[in-house]
This record gives sequence, C-alpha cells and structure tokens, in this order.
Amino acid sequence: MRFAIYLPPQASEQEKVPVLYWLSGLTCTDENFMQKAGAFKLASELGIAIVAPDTSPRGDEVADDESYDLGQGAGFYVNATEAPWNEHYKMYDYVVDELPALIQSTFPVNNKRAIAGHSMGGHGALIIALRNPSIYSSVSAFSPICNPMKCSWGQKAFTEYLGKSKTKWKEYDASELMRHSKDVIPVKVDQGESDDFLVEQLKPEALVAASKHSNYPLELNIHNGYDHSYYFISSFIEDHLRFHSAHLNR
Ligand SMILES: N[C@@H](CCC(=O)N[C@@H](CS)C(=O)NCC(=O)O)C(=O)O
Repeated sequence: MRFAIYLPPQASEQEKVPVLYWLSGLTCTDENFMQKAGAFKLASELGIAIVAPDTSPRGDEVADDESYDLGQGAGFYVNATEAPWNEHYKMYDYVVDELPALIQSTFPVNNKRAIAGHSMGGHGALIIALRNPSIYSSVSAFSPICNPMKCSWGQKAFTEYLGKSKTKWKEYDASELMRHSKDVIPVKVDQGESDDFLVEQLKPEALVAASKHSNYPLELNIHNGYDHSYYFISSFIEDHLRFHSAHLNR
C-alpha cells in the first residue's frame, strides 16, 4: 500500500502533531488530494499532519475490474467478504487500524485523529467516524456518497465486495449508521449544487433524514454553482481544516 503524508513544520519529537486522514474518491490514488486540494499552507499554520492513503490495494496480483467504479481505485473502504476481493480488499481495517499504527510508530504525531474525504472517500470518512466515535474527534466530507445502499455505485460495489445480504451493507452506509448512532461527534458536509452525481449517487437528503431521526447534529452546506471536482474541494478545504483543528486541539 502507498500513502502520502504532509508533515507541518511544528512536527518534532518535542511537539507531536494531530493527524487528519483524507480519503479520496473513485479513480484516485494517494496523490490527487496532495496535488490539487491546496491544503498545506493552512495545515502548516494550524500544525496538522495530513495522511492520504490510496483508494484500494494495488498490483498485478490484486483482483481488478475494467470499470472505474469497482476494483483497483474503488475500494469503498469496506472489508470485502466475497471472492475474489476478500484476499486483499480490507480498506476499512487498513484505514482504521493498520495505517494509523504505522503512522504513529514512524512519524512525530500524537494520537489525536480526524477524518475527511471526497465522494467515495466522503462515504468512507463518514462510516469510519460514525463507527468509531471515540477514536476520531471530528469528520467532514465533500460530496459524499451518503446512502450507498440506495445508489448504483454503492449497490454494485457492495454486491461484489459484501455479497447480497443487506445486513452487512448497513454496516457501511452512513445514513443507516447515523440513523442509529448514539455517540455524537461533529460532522460537517459540503455539497455542490451543480454536481452531476448529486441526485443519482450522492443523496445528501438521506443523511439529513437520518440526522433528524436520531437527533444527530449535522452541518450540511449546499453551494450554488459548484461541481464534483477538486476545484470545489480547494475552494472550501480551509473551512474543513479549521473545523478539524478546533476539535483536534480541544
Ligand atoms: N467517471 C468519472 C468519475 C470519477 C470521478 O469523478 N472521480 C472523482 C472522485 S468520485 C475524482 O476525484 N477524480 C480525480 C480528480 O479529479 O483528481 C471519471 O472517471 O472521471
């Protein structure tokens, strides 16, 4: 597995810094966010490290599919149970356990963690934080897939990776998880209104309904004229960094 890390100038053995994990979307690698988001200037001021994993396992020995929304580049942050995917596709465990253990034993970081992501990675960030509210101080997402059980990207991936049983799917659906969540952490979501994937794939209205059902506090901002691209992310990444910084440094 490849990952990218940004370390702010404050980071040293004397001053260990908190970490924001960033999960990218379909077709991305560990590089997209690092090259396009424009996050480092403010991260250096706030003293936050940023770790961006790849979006799936990779390699000639690793199962793949011709389509862009399944296989390599499309791990969906689940632990696959179905062949051939279950041999390598354990992105949930990788992001929650294996990668943070490696980061903490290798770099001058403390154990404070936040998580954010975009699209498929927004889905990943939300489900990981909602399932582990004691580990993450806050979660944010740009244009997340809010209800993967009810959209074609999610249904295709979950059928392949998890099989047909919807019980397993619910463990990886942010709207299902929020509907039944009791332990609350701060959640911030930004969504562009001119995003071509908004209606068919992203469905923020499902997350809003879940938050109302369980009284889960949700900050959702809809932005007129913004699309699904990294131009949208780079326009609002500073808001997300300040949001996480406020909770990481509590
Ligand atoms: N079919 C589209 C969907 C892929 C897509 O929009 N990917 C988003 C995440 S869902 C992305 O971040 N692409 C990479 C980039 O813009 O750097 C494509 O292949 O371009």
